[in-house]
Amino acid sequence: MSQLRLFATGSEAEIADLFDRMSGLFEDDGYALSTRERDEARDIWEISIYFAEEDEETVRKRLDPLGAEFEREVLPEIDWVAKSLEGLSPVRAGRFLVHGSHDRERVRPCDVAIEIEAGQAFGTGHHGTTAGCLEMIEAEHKRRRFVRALDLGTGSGVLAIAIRKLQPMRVLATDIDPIATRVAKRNLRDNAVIHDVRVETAAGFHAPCFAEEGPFDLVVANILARPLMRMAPAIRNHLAPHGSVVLSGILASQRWKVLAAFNAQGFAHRRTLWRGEWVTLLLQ
Ligand SMILES: C[S@@+](CC[C@H](N)C(=O)[O-])C[C@H]1O[C@@H](n2cnc3c(N)ncnc32)[C@H](O)[C@@H]1O
Repeated sequence: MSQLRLFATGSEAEIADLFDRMSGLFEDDGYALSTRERDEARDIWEISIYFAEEDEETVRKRLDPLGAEFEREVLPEIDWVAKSLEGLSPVRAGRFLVHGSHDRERVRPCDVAIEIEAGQAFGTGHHGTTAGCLEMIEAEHKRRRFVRALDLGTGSGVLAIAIRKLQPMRVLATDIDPIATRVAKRNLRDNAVIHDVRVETAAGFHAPCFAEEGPFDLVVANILARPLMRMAPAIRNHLAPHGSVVLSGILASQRWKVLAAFNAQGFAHRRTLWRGEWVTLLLQ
């Protein structure tokens, strides 16, 4: 059975609006949505929804009332075996080595090893945003000690595991996606840090766990530029005085917008790490 993509283009504001409305319509059913900037100079953005061919009628019925024009693409067949093997090679970021169970023997005595099986949640260390966060976390840990950390958008739990492995401390790890929180719990257990890490399914900051576990002196959030900008006031409200914030999921071209949103909340920029087209920011 083929996989399909329906996609629409428009200005950043139009696509942001479409994304909000499509998230409401599709997120609970597990359809994947993505947005990307196609042409910065001409303000052309694109939103896509991915699904199996047999769901096309259902998806189109839900999209019709939105009044947007969608183009159709049949996605190429992917060799999933080769693809999944690609995702299994160990990744080094600073002192961290993120690896699967089959690569345990490659861990060196000085490594901080994080064992993650490539699976249904984002965060095997291969993406520039995860690697950037790992590097930034290690650099911050060299500079100061933390007491309570928040990993917002934990995915596989990789960053929560990294933080907890650097020093004993409480960590709250949340994700909007219940599959991610299930995977994160399994990875935290496999890495023997589950007892110090509370995992919750929560969209943004709408759950009591944030007040119960916070304020945090370290917040890491590898999400996307737009939701991060929206959450800037909430991040500030849950941050302890002099706390550090590590942000990623931000394209280099979006860096200044994210900085502006956080500057407006009283944050100062401390450092940027560049990895390919992605940046990781440290704010205080
Ligand atoms: C790019 S992945 C990052 C995973 C992992 N932290 C890493 O660095 O590899 C982003 C994660 O954020 C979650 N997410 C997206 N929007 C969110 C929100 N508003 N609140 C909490 N989690 C969110 C997604 O479900 C996804 O698991």
